[in-house]
Amino acid sequence: MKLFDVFHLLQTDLKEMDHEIEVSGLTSDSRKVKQGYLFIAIAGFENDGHKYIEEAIKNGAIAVIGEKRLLLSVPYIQVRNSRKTLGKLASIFYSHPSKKHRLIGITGTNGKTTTAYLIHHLLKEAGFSCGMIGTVENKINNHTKKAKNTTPDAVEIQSLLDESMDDFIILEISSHALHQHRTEGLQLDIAVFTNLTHDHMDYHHTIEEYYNEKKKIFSLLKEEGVGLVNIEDTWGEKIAREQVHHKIKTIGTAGDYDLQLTVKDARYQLKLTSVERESIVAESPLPGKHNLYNTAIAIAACLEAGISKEVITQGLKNFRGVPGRWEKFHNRKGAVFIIDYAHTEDALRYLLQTAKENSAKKIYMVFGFRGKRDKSKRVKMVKVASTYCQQFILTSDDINGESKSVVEEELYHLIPPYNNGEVMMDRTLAIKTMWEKGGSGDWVFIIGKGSENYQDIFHLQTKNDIETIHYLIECEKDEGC
Ligand SMILES: CC(=O)N[C@H]1[C@@H](OP(=O)(O)OP(=O)(O)OC[C@H]2O[C@@H](n3ccc(=O)[nH]c3=O)[C@H](O)[C@@H]2O)O[C@H](CO)[C@@H](O)[C@@H]1O[C@H](C)C(=O)N[C@@H](C)C(=O)N[C@H](CCC(=O)O)C(=O)O
Ligand SMILES: Nc1ncnc2c1ncn2[C@@H]1O[C@H](COP(=O)(O)OP(=O)(O)OP(=O)(O)O)[C@@H](O)[C@H]1O
Repeated sequence: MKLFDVFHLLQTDLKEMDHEIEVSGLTSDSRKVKQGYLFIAIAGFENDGHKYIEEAIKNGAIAVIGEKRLLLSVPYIQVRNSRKTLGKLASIFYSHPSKKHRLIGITGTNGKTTTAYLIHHLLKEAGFSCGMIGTVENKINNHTKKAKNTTPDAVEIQSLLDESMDDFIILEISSHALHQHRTEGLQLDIAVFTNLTHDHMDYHHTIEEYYNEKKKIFSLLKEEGVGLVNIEDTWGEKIAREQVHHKIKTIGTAGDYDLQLTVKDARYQLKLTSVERESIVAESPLPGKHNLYNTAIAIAACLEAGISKEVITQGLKNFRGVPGRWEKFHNRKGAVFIIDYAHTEDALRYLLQTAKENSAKKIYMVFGFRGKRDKSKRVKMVKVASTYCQQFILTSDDINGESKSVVEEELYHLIPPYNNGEVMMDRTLAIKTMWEKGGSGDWVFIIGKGSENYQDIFHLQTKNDIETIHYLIECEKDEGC
């Protein structure tokens, strides 16, 4: 990308500029700037990138873009929205790599990762190479890379798409990413909406604001692209109705569906029937009604991608699950332990109802809350836990820079209306307590972190919930620890 073209695109002409100067890279992080880079200053949530312009120049930036009126030693362009400009330029810099692939974008409060894994698996079963960008990991050309955000920043997305030789790429698209223009320049073949429930009110403030960001996913659709919407969700119904400029296919058990979802039996066999009366019968490989919806929409996406019904039904049978979602273990007494990433009231309810449907005797739960995130959902989550559980323990999650004592105090404040809850800050000891308590036929949920590593070192010195459970299983073999 030539620097002159950047200026031209942003309608700023520098008459004396050498037309041949190449931009060697672009970033909004001064610490990543190298010789020949373009630095885009972003006024962020924690920091102001404009403060780091001098550092960026020292590191080799040959030009800067920002939102303030500034006079610099290198060419500078003032724009109205740095994040949007970064997104646009990132796509241009990498020569619009989204055109090389078929892209499937997934948004929704819950179910993005699960649906992404299901689609990824089925596309691979059909013989396609398939990349994935999301919360747990980024998979490109069959290699796994660490993921920092659910949706990376615009430069990372475009660079991953550029690097990828995969036929398909599945992207989890968060509302934060849509709001912050991380998705600028993406051209989706399929856009999936799973659901919208209470979350992220620390960021979006109202559910309507949150909804308005989520629905932007459809503006990323190619002209011939298709939106798939779960209308079992009331916000899904609204979103589908509002998309007059795009081809939308709705999935639901009743109402204005294009694909009718029928639940065949309690073990979650499902049937999807199109208006043309074509149908597919398949088994959801993961338990719970929530996973039935995830499976249904994943099937719809795969049908849209041209995968045969036979490959889909067969492929679902070999699905190995999703890291940190509904991972099941047993203690010696026969209690079921589920490690899961649930962190909304809605997700908790689905989990607990699934335990009930499976005739759980007593239900127990261990969970906490991520620091500096939506606090308004906590009361609702604790209420659900108290309603369904014999006993629950509130414990540490990732405190995310908050003070430990403040977090602890907040947990204690949540307990008083209920007599079946307690606080135990050491997460591993909280899990151990429930491990020892769970008897035959009981179900114990350890939720909120899934496969994510702890930020703290706890008493058992394990790295994450899965390791803690393995530790406890080994202890049982050795007759106690
Ligand atoms: C609140 C929020 O969303 N922040 C995101 C945002 O950060 P920001 O741009 O505001 O960054 P900032 O720290 O204020 O810094 C401002 C600018 O100064 C620059 N800087 C800073 C320091 C320095 O020395 N030099 C420098 O140039 C920074 O690079 C940045 O460009 O843009 C960054 C790049 O895209 C994101 O990584 C970052 O996500 C943070 C880490 C985060 O935790 N975000 C969460 C809330 C989030 O995005 N979550 C969703 C998933 C939600 C879900 O569904 O569960 C996600 O997509 O991950
Ligand atoms: N369709 C669904 N509806 C409600 N809850 C769900 C659904 N699918 C999954 N869940 C619950 O939400 C948890 C997180 O699921 P998943 O990781 O698939 O969602 P996500 O949208 O990717 O979440 P995040 O954005 O936080 O990573 C699961 O562990 C499960 O408890």
